[in-house]
Amino acid sequence: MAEKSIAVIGAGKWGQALHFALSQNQKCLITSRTKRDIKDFVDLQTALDCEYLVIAIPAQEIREWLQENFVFSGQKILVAAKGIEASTGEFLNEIYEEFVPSKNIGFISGPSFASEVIQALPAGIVINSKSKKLYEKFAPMFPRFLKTYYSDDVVGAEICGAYKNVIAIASGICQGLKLGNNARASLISRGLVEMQRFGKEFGAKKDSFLGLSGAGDLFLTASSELSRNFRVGLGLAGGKKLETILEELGEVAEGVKTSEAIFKLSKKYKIYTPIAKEVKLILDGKNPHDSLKDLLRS
Ligand SMILES: NC(=O)c1ccc[n+]([C@@H]2O[C@H](COP(=O)([O-])OP(=O)(O)OC[C@H]3O[C@@H](n4cnc5c(N)ncnc54)[C@H](O)[C@@H]3O)[C@@H](O)[C@H]2O)c1
Ligand SMILES: O=P(O)(O)OC[C@H](O)CO
Repeated sequence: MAEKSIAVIGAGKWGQALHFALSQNQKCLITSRTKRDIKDFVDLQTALDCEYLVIAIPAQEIREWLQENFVFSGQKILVAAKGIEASTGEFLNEIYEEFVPSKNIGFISGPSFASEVIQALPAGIVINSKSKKLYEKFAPMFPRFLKTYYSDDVVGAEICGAYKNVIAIASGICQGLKLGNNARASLISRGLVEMQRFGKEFGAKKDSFLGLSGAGDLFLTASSELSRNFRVGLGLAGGKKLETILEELGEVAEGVKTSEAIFKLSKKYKIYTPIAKEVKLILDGKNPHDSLKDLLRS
């Protein structure tokens, strides 16, 4: 293993932005399943041989990727994805724990549009890990324009990052239906309460929902057309088919599959999650106006 070397795995929007950020203080490699003509691009094995890895592969694809490509040999890893696996309802930390010991892994959360990070605009992010030592190793690798905070609330951060994508879809629908600013503020704040209620069931800490990982990322994503999830909502409100919306987007919108996972988990553990439920039903074809009536009634 090449000591102190770092690589980003996954060269989508977020992988490329993180590669840019991590290249400010040291050399950083990047790899992807298809060869890309970008600086520092290497083959997968060269990346896997690095001591530090940042994995930016979407939540629905990561289990298969790990099974096919990953052998743990002491690497220290940051997970950059935000989502819950729809087929199983498992959180990313549960998927990764089969492959990596918890002291070697952390999860990035907080408000961070790739398109702004890649312009070196300032933001605060959280590195969530059971190991503070891991945080201390990664933190100096980030550039000054990204202020890093530490939290040990891995499950809380994960739920914040995944759930806010679903509320962002709802908020995009709200905007697309022209329901007004009052409605959107009501939706986002009730969304935050709902996320926290859901998180409590899995041992998440309340503070995570009030900080960068929760409120910070939710307010960002649920109020900007820079968000892919928000744009999915706009498309749904405009009567477009989900297939068409995703095709036009051409990038991942994790909230789509995460809404299925939340729906399943809420049923299993009897958690009251009305907004996520309506998002799932709209994605399945329910008329958003009927969802609005049902939300106002429930
Ligand atoms: N874009 C952002 O602003 C942002 C910010 C924070 C977190 N995230 C999260 O980061 C993750 C990735 O988002 P993105 O913006 O890079 O999406 P993207 O659609 O731009 O890129 C996804 C990348 O994943 C790769 N990929 C997909 N399936 C794969 C597989 N089976 N094996 C290997 N690679 C595969 C694709 O080749 C692509 O490079 C998502 O979970 C997203 O929620 C994104
Ligand atoms: O574009 P979105 O909706 O995937 O959101 C990107 C990030 O998660 C914002 O922090």
